[in-house]
Amino acid sequence: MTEELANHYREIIAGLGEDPSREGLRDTPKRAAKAMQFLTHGYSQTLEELVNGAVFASETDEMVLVKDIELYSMCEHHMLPFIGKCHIAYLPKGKVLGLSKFARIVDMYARRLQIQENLTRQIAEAVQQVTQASGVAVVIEAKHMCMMMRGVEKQNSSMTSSVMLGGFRENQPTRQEFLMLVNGH
Ligand SMILES: Nc1nc2c(ncn2[C@@H]2O[C@H](COP(=O)(O)OP(=O)(O)OP(=O)(O)O)[C@@H](O)[C@H]2O)c(=O)[nH]1
Ligand SMILES: [Zn+2]
Repeated sequence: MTEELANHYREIIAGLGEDPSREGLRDTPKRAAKAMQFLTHGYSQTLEELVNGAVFASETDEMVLVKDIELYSMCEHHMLPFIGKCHIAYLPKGKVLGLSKFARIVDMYARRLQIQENLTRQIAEAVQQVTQASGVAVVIEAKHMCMMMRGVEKQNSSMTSSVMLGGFRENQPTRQEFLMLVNGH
């Protein structure tokens, strides 16, 4: 598979008018293939193996917030990176999820070809599925290279997307508390 991808990269390099056999580019098709496979490795993961049973019984029903999870993804329109932060909150109902698993869930969906809105929803639904929480909220703030390096070339704009499920959707004070904690004031 890597070899096949590398052959395509060799053609892309030639298509760009470069010489794929020059010294500096000789190993580039293979490197690029491996890099792209890494950047999309979320396709080969499943929620179940990633969570690995790390769901623990707990009496708490207070909001839990995991903030500022780094996010690296690739936009499905241009295959260019979008980079930002993800915040996840949930209202536990009898069980809590291992802390690292939030970041692993983010990565599993981010390491695919994505648009930000779908990524946000997929993370929220995965947390809901795994925790059976009474509410889940996800906010992603990201900058898109396809808007910065090309296209409209806007360097300072960022996009914020959110998905609120259950208690965060139905209960305004809960939603407000979440947004206040995320915004830090
Ligand atoms: N909603 C949304 N749009 C995105 C995301 N990533 C990239 N896009 C947009 O997808 C759109 C694709 O538009 P097209 O007109 O088909 O492509 P294009 O000619 O390359 O567009 P420009 O970027 O405006 O030059 C652009 O407006 C991108 O900014 C994302 O995560 N969410
Ligand atoms: Zn794009």
